[in-house]
Amino acid sequence: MSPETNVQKIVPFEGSKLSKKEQIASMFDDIAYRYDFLNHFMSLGIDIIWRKKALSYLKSLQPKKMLDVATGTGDFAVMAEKKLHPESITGIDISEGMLAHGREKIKKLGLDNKITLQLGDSETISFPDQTFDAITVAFGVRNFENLEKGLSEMRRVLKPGGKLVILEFSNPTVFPIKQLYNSYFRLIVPLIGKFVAKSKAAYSYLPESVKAFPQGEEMRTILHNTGFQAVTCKTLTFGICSIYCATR
Ligand SMILES: C[S@@+](CC[C@H](N)C(=O)[O-])C[C@H]1O[C@@H](n2cnc3c(N)ncnc32)[C@H](O)[C@@H]1O
Repeated sequence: MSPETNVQKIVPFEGSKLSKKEQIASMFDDIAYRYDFLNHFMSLGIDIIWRKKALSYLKSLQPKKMLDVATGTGDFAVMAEKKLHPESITGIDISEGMLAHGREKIKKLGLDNKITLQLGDSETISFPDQTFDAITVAFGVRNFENLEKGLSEMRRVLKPGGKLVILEFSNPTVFPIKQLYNSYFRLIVPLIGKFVAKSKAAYSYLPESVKAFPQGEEMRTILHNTGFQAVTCKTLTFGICSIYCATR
């Protein structure tokens, strides 16, 4: 079984009759109210450093029109606005609950004239071909029902020469980080999820999906096969996270 097929089989609610996409949307609707807090708490704030590093890959491009796919509560879109100052950023996501929290946050920050969050699926993006200068996805691609469909849709709406930046968890391979990380991710994270977000399923799904998700060379090959060029992969913090950068 290929890694892509493998990760497609990992779902939050084993035995549910809902599709993976429906389960994912419902899971994120449920945890939306705690998502931002848990994100920074569980990563000890390191995700902010990872996000900054990922956006630095777009600095020289100076994108004017940006799309943030699987935007969730809009954290990456907000940081992109601050760091890159594009003319506009559109964030799309399949979870209305996550988007509602994001819209509130963006309004409070006075960024609602720059950032628009709307319901949208990465696998059927509702924008014409070659619309965006840059596309970002943070911790989103791992959740797609069909990874390759999502990637080719992103390529379709990118302008020629436009860049895609993906930030995603990966599995560290070095002793003792691998062992420490596995214990933390498999034992502690689901417990925190259970008590703080009242969802053990969401935070058990997290380590399982990370384990099954293609990474490094494998992910580079998938991006390449989807038609992207100049695909690079940079691992961060002992391989806990990876940044993939690709050009249309
Ligand atoms: C872990 S959250 C990441 C949110 C945000 N990007 C961040 O950095 O915090 C993953 C998000 O992916 C969204 N998602 C999953 N599959 C999607 C799809 N096919 N299209 C759009 N969004 C999707 C989920 O609804 C969820 O909000």
